[in-house]
Amino acid sequence: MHPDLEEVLFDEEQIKSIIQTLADRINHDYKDTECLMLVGILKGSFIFMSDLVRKLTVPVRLEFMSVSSYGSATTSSGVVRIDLDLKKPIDGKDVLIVEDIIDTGHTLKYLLESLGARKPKSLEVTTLLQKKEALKTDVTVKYVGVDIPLKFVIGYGLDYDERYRELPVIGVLRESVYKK
Ligand SMILES: Oc1ncnc2cn[nH]c12
Ligand SMILES: [Mg+2]
Repeated sequence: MHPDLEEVLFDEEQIKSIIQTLADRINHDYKDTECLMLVGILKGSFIFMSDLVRKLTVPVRLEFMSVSSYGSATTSSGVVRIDLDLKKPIDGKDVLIVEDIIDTGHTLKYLLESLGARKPKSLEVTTLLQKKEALKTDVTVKYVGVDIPLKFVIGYGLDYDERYRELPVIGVLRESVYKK
């Protein structure tokens, strides 16, 4: 186990199972879609999106966005800026935002307002992880992989200060790493 991990919450097999359950639901719900546009929110969603999309049986298009949310490295304040926007219109499309983790929900609320204004046929969200008790907004996420406790997690795309994204598991970061 990585020395900066306090505990592993989900190992590779558990992550695979969570993703398959999400894919089964999405495949069922979008079975009649002409094309499902997945919008991955970089950087954190890149591994989740890669594994999820390969379990989908519906026609998909892959797009990416990047946003900056302002606050400390372990919390977000709610101020959001779009750094990388979609290159193509989404009007009339079935759109599914793909996130790694929903914490306060500020970033997601901003994304839903921004993409919702572009008149998609449908707009839903899937997130691998959600910290239900941390939610500070009224966003609803239709496809949640798993709810987690109020701990700072890393791995499988999730970072602290751009580190640990490469870890194959999802675990809790030792406080000693960020409370020096
Ligand atoms: O626990 C967490 N780990 C990594 N990134 C984020 C963002 N919000 N919450 C996080
Ligand atoms: Mg994210």
